[in-house]
Amino acid sequence: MPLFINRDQIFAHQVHLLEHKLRSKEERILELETENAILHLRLAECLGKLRRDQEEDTKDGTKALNHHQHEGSAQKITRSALAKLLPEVQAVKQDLSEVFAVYLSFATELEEQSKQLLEKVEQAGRSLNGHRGDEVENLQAQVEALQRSLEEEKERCRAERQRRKELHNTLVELRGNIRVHCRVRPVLPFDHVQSSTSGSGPASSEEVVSAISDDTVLVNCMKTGMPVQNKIFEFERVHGPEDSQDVVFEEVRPLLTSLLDGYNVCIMAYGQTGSGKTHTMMGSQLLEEHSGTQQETQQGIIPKAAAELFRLISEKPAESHTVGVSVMEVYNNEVFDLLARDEQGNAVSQHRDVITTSSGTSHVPSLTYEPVCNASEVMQIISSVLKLRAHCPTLIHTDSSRSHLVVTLTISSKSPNAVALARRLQSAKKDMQHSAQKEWWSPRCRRANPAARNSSDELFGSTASSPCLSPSLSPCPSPRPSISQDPFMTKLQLVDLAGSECVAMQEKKVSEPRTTNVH
Ligand SMILES: Nc1ncnc2c1ncn2[C@@H]1O[C@H](COP(=O)(O)OP(=O)(O)OP(=O)(O)O)[C@@H](O)[C@H]1O
Repeated sequence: MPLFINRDQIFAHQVHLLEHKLRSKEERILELETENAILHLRLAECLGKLRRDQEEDTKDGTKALNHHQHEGSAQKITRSALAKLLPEVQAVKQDLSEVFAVYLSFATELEEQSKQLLEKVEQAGRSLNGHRGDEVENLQAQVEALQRSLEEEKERCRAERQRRKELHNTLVELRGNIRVHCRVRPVLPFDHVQSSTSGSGPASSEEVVSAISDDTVLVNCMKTGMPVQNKIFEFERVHGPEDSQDVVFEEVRPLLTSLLDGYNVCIMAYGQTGSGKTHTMMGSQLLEEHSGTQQETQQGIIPKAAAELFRLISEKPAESHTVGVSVMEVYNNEVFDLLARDEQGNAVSQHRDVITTSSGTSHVPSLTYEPVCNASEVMQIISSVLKLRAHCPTLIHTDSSRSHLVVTLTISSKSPNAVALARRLQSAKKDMQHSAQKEWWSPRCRRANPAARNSSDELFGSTASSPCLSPSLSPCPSPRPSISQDPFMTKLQLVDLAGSECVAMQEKKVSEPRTTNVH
């Protein structure tokens, strides 16, 4: 580009010089032509005078001769002047034609060069456009290839996600729709007190239950006058005293994914009074030994599950899921709605009827459901009604819960996916087959189960009471499908059962009224 500018400048300068030269020559030609015209005028004047003189000379012979002579001399002068001017005019004309020739050749050359330059510019432009075009085409091709691979990756990701879901749910099914875990809590100060007051059983410092592996517990059965007998029980998972609330929750967490895939889930804690059911389900506020007043909340499965549920929902499209919470209590085979309110709007525990359908499922139709948007709302609601729950001190545990607490989170989804529905149908089919065989428990569960069915069985489906010594976790059987239901609902039931021990044997005062329940 700078090369073109220099050449242009040179050409422009030369043209300017030639134009200047041309103009001065033209001016000179004009001068000479004016001079020539004046001379022609003079000549005409002289010739006129001569004519007049000749006429007079005819009248006067002498005069005519003189005049002729005079005329002759004037003509001579004019001719000689003209003869002088002629070469000059010719020279100027010659110069002018030369200048024109130069100008013409230069103009031709300039035109030629301009043409060439223009061609070059056009060529450069064309090649530049062609280059750009190639580049753009290449880029477009690359973008298209990237878009294609992105689509492929998305598709693969979708397929993988689907596969992961299916595998996850298959895994959950393979592990058993009913699973029993056992948690052995550490020995606590009140165990020593209880042991010394009862006077029977092992020494206070002795552990009677120990987790010998992650699926086996050993129970040291000692009775006065009887030989020591060790019994071994197997579970899907055994948590030792050192296992934290987080470790216990990690075993439960995958069930929440299944919940959003269309499965109903029920987690219940079963065990004797003081074994740690409420601690496992709700959590405890432990007073830290070294920090004086500072309290540390050890969240149990219910708050952690609520948080995980809302975390999973947050990954779904906005407003695709809504959650409602209900809290009910089962006490002496009666169902009470802990979220019910009296006319003044005060929380009261209200008796509710249980309806059992012809298909054998039971539900509580007029149970109060509160819509919730996050885990803290769930926990606020639960904590606000816990005081209504029946409590009564036992020999083992001063704050013993004497009723079953059932917290239900009902998830309503507006975007059921076909796979979830298919799985629900598949599971329902399995359920029907299972119920036809009247075989609800795996042999493993049955082997470990020493107890009779709990009165709450019908409310939670056929999960029955867990056989664990400590809280157990078991998802309820898969739901009965309802294809026409839109939006579809799944339920997470979190149950803290009352102590499984013989009440008459364990309660301080069997006839003592419930301490906090108002009904
Ligand atoms: N794993 C544990 N680690 C530490 N403390 C525990 C653990 N499990 C239970 N506890 C403590 O033991 C006490 C009794 O536990 P919890 O109230 O959970 O028993 P429970 O089985 O619900 O009894 P009940 O059936 O009588 O209501 C509580 O003070 C609780 O903090």
